Amino acid sequence: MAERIDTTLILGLGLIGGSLARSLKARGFSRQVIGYGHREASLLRGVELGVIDSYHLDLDEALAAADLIVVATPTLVAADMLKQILPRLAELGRTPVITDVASVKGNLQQAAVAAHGGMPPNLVLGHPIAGSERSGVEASREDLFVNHRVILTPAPENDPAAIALVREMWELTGAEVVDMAVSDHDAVLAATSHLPHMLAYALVDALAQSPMSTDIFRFAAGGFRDFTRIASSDPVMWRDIAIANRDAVLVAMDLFSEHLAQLRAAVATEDADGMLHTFTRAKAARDEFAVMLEARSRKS
Ligand SMILES: NC(=O)C1=CN([C@@H]2O[C@H](COP(=O)(O)OP(=O)(O)OC[C@H]3O[C@@H](n4cnc5c(N)ncnc54)[C@H](O)[C@@H]3O)[C@@H](O)[C@H]2O)C=CC1
Ligand SMILES: O=C(O)C(=O)Cc1ccc(O)cc1
Repeated sequence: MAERIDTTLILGLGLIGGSLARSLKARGFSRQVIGYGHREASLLRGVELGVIDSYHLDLDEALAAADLIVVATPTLVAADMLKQILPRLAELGRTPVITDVASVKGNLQQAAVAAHGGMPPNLVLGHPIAGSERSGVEASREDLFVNHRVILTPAPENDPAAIALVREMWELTGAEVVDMAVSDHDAVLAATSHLPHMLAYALVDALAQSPMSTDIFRFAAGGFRDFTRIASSDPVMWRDIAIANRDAVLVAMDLFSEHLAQLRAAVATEDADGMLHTFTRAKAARDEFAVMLEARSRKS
């Protein structure tokens, strides 16, 4: 297949940037995939592992070479990155397509509007709903996005050709691309992704502080392991997400707190019917979700 573009630039070569680079290289999306980052060791490792073809430590050199830029740093760094690169590209007289992978979209939209005076036509924000509790280029995988969803939040100002390029890039990785409004994205992800991470961190931290923590962890069963896997995720990444999506995360945490308080009251008053009602309704919803997951994994 002919390459779609000449050069893809990944800014931030970690789990997601590295996985995207691997996938695009394997599928011949561009002639070359290059990296830029603040830690030369990760970029060198990326070249050694065949994740990228080469890298730049100078941002202007990297920007001058790119036809497509993918910002793949932690969420708050990504907002700073957009504020840096939009004026620098304007100075260089270049308009490559720009996209990102960050877990929150509202702060990036705001950063872009602040830097450019409106949404730049060549910037299409995106978010792959795929990943893990691991970080870094060593954890990157070529098949990470296969049969996973990628949400794009196109803006009315976007150039249709920019949207098409970003969509094609993700489809080539094996992902299913869906469009969403920025505010819907941030509310939905606050509920399904950001809240569970807050709960997992809070649960593990609460138990780790307990005087019985050694026994608690020694005798923990599979349920504890399943519930808490994501508490091994990168603390910087999740601090950034909680700050960037503060309002929606608070809404989700408050909703959960109300439900937990209701359940607490049912336990305290031995309200057997109340507990059974909650558990039965939750089990039905979880079982339905499991069927959806099963159908998706059969596609792969
Ligand atoms: N880990 C996951 O499962 C998922 C993460 N995301 C989002 O993707 C983005 C990247 O996450 P991961 O790949 O997991 O993180 P990571 O920690 O594996 O990679 C981040 C990369 O950004 C680089 N970086 C950090 N600060 C930088 C700076 N100031 N300048 C240049 N490079 C810098 C790091 O050196 C690293 O290579 C985050 O915004 C995250 O919210 C999205 C979907 C899933
Ligand atoms: O490890 C897991 O199960 C995840 O939930 C990974 C993940 C983390 C952040 C995202 O924005 C999307 C997916």
